[in-house]
Amino acid sequence: MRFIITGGGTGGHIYPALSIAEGLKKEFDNPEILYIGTRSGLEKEVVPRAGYPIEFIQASGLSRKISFDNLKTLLRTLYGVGQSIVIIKRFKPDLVIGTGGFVAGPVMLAAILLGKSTLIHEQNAYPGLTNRLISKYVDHIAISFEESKKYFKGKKITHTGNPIRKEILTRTRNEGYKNLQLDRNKKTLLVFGGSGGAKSLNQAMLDFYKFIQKNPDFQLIHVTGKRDYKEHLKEIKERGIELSPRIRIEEYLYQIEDAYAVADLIIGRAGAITLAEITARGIPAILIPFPYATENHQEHNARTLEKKGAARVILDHQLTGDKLAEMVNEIFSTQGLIKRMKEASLKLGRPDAEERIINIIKEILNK
Ligand SMILES: CC(=O)N[C@H]1[C@@H](OP(=O)(O)OP(=O)(O)OC[C@H]2O[C@@H](n3ccc(=O)[nH]c3=O)[C@H](O)[C@@H]2O)O[C@H](CO)[C@@H](O)[C@@H]1O
Repeated sequence: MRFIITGGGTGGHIYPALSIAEGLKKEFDNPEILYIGTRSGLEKEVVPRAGYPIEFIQASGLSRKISFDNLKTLLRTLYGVGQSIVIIKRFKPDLVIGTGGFVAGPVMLAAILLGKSTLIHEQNAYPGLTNRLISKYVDHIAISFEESKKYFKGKKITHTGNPIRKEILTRTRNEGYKNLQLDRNKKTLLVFGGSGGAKSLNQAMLDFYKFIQKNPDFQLIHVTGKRDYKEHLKEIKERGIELSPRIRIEEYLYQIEDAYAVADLIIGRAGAITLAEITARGIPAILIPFPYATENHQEHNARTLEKKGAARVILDHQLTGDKLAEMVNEIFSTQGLIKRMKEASLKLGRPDAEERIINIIKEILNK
């Protein structure tokens, strides 16, 4: 069987695509899988590292206002459709799978024009623009929240949940400590702002480090994101912040499964895939939703966990290092709270999403 997979820009679109690719490898004998992305997206690095061949096309996102840039985007998209047609005709896939992000638009359009079987996966309660635009013409839509059904009227829609990379589910605490060389007798905090990092979270961390310095039974992994890493290190230096070996600052974690395996608490944004991963492993969290996500969907995501007692929420404009320190302190010092949050988080997890998506794929291919 031959599959083309596309989806990108940010990790929230790429990682579900890679989980589906893993599922295909388990289900089919030596499937041929080709990824299509853009050179400007994170997929350029992440996909080859995961061992899949990738080809690049031209694509870029529409801005919300009418502008000359949008005309350029339109022309680039048309060019991208042409490039995708050439790739699809050459590769001859049995199925084309899209997980959203602007690169998925031209590829899926080309697949539809060539009469190929198509499947899209939507990660959020409020669907992204690409998936909304092409949903009318694809064979099947896999969704992760019941609420998103209403945006995809009259289609074959299945609620599957968000698929998660298998390493995230299977990495053991022992392996995590060993791979990261961390102290197994300390409480570990993992801080990251989605796949791109979060500026406001990084700023708050500059004040939060002192909490770790004062509390020797804690250790911290803080992932700044690639965009802010250098600037963040510069700011630490300028402010004269003394870092201890219990504070590890990273640009990006390609093996985030190690950090998940040892994390006692996560502090981060509330992107859909991050939350699917956190709940699949049952890790308590403090969530700071990105306030500018379409339809404020990150707050919606975060509140779902908060309502069930799996997470606490701090709104971005209320975020400070002191507020975080206060909350972390409360979570760890309240008798039994961490355990209750863990259990609540695990109950929300849906580790079988990948399997559900593979079942849809088998159904489409058997038609
Ligand atoms: C700002 C914005 O609009 N963000 C959107 C974007 O978020 P974003 O791209 O941040 O995606 P998510 O939070 O859903 O997922 C982040 C992914 O990156 C991985 N990761 C992150 C850091 C790291 O160092 N290593 C690593 O592997 C995580 O394990 C996870 O798999 O897509 C999500 C899914 O469509 C949406 O819900 C988010 O609202």
